[in-house]
Amino acid sequence: MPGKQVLVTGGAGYIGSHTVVEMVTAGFSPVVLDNLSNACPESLKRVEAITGTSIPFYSADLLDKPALQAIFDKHDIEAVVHFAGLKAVGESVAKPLSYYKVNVGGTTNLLEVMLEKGVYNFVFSSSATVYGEPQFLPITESHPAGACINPYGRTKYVIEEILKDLSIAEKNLRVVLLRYFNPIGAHKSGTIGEDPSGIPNNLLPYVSQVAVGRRSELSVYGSDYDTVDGTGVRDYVHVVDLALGHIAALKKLEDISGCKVYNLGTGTGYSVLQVVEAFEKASGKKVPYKIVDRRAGDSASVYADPSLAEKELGWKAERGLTEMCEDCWRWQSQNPQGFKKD
Ligand SMILES: NC(=O)c1ccc[n+]([C@@H]2O[C@H](COP(=O)([O-])OP(=O)(O)OC[C@H]3O[C@@H](n4cnc5c(N)ncnc54)[C@H](O)[C@@H]3O)[C@@H](O)[C@H]2O)c1
Ligand SMILES: CC(=O)N[C@H]1[C@@H](OP(=O)(O)OP(=O)(O)OC[C@H]2O[C@@H](n3ccc(=O)[nH]c3=O)[C@H](O)[C@@H]2O)O[C@H](CO)[C@H](O)[C@@H]1O
Repeated sequence: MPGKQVLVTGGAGYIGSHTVVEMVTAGFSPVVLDNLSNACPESLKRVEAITGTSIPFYSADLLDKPALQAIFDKHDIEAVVHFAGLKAVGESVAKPLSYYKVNVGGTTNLLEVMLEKGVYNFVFSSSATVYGEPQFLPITESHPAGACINPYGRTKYVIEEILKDLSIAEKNLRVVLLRYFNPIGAHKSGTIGEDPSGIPNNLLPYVSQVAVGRRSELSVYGSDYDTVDGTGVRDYVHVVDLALGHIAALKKLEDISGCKVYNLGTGTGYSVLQVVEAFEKASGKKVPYKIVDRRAGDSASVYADPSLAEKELGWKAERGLTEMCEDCWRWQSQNPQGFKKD
């Protein structure tokens, strides 16, 4: 579908902005919708600088149906890549209604408008969080899903189920659900990257903020897991590889029917201390840390079997942990305060 217009919801955010870059490179014409609740307009300016292309942007909310309808009326949208939503696990426990309203309600609004306007191609940002506590490793797409341990995870699972039901009811609808493992890293230019507001929840943003001097030390959540060194193991995947997974999914939409599910990960797990060591090497900075109690809800090890994506999408993560850390550091060191205050 190259050349065709693709609506990218949440396209100003971390994964969305990287995907917009790769979409332009692949010949698609992205149209971005984002309410900027967790992003800056600066990220899209930088995407425009990287790509040398002007990106149509709508500052609009998923819950604002007339605004969605106006975008579909203005553009000949062929497919939707749906990133927009709330993603902070702790906040989802404190404010579950906001999470159900924005993530689930926002998605049903978007789907209603798509169907009304005759748009039938959909790629959705799901998460390995839908698998809950792993029952076996590596995790394949047939691993049981739904035993989520927080409202954020449940919203992802509920949306997946809605999409499966809808793709049965609407024979024209084609859906690819992408279950991301742990996206990290940044674009090679160092001009776009992850810019969390407040104290980062996730490992890499925290590590890089320690390395750049914004925080004094990392808390390592537990060192008594049954892993290589006792710290938690995850499947970190470069955000540019992840972005390329969306290009593969968009192309796949042309020859599927119904709803397909793919893991996007590397298949390799690294421990917290292995990540810290790799980051220190990549940045040349020390990352002081202290071991603290386990974080509630964390699993010892989570990593993907990504072979289905390779077989059916022709997608495979190419970038290793060293490159992920180097790219993350380039972004963080060039933009110590993220997008806002340079
Ligand atoms: N980053 C991860 O570790 C990870 C892992 C698995 C899945 N995901 C999912 O991938 C998607 C993108 O994640 P990200 O890391 O880029 O997050 P992000 O917060 O950087 O991007 C989400 C974007 O959606 C926008 N948004 C939020 N609510 C909106 C609304 N009501 N209307 C319009 N725009 C809205 C935000 O402003 C933001 O730019 C999310 O759906 C997230 O749940 C992320
Ligand atoms: C509880 C939680 O937020 N879960 C989310 C988080 O899972 P994950 O726990 O997979 O990602 P993460 O980046 O929060 O943690 C990765 C690993 O680092 C450890 N760690 C993390 C931060 C820190 O300051 N110190 C530390 O030791 C953590 O215990 C784990 O072993 O991200 C995923 C996406 O990537 C999903 O969105 C999950 O829902």
